[in-house]
Amino acid sequence: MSLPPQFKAMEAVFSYENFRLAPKLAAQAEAAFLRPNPKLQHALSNSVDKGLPPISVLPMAGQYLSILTQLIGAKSVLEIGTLGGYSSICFAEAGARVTSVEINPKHRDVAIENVQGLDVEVLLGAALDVLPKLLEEGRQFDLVFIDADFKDHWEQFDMAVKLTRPGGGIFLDDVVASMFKNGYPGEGSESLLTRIGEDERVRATLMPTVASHPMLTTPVFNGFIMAIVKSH
Ligand SMILES: C[S@@+](CC[C@H](N)C(=O)[O-])C[C@H]1O[C@@H](n2cnc3c(N)ncnc32)[C@H](O)[C@@H]1O
Repeated sequence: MSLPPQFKAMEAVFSYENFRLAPKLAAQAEAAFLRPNPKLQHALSNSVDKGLPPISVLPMAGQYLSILTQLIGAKSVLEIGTLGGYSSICFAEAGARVTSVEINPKHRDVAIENVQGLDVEVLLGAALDVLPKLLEEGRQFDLVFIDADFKDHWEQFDMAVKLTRPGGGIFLDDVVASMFKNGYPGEGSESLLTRIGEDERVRATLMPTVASHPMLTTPVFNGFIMAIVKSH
């Protein structure tokens, strides 16, 4: 199909080839936007030293979470998936009290070392065991960040809705990656997108991302869902 002249000029702008440049662009943005942060740098190096996998949010994503926390004035954040506490630090340094849930005792221990001095509590256990207890206690959060295993995404999202105050937000990470885990789900089939789309308790959007991960040779097509809770 030939493009009209005004789109022709944009071909270079939207070329697929540009995706290959995502790692370079990400490096440029990191150099431009990020300031030295001793707490985050220590969390990363201590996590490597203690043998944790390098799967914390990327620095630019951490900065995004920090900005989001400040934008919505979140004073309480529930995080599912602590690892070494990198994203917990991003939320806490942005002014929120963080409750983070982690299934792996070793990760929990390293996280506790890394978040020292910040308002972060790390609860040990599987999310679907711990979250009902928080609900029983009547806990409510301004923001919930889901960043654990893919397989329970829907169940974790459902619990997150109940634990978020009306008007608060839910950030569900790695949605695109999880959808492609077993191949393209295909149009018309039930998926996390259709389930959340039919959920009258929330209004949601999918934000696709192209990022580069230092451990992977190709740019990563991923994306997150951001939802606002209307009611429970
Ligand atoms: C991607 S990492 C989290 C990264 C962290 N949010 C950060 O950016 O620094 C996922 C973590 O979730 C934990 N996890 C996996 N399944 C879980 C579950 N069902 N409940 C709680 N934590 C879980 C893993 O042990 C791992 O530490």
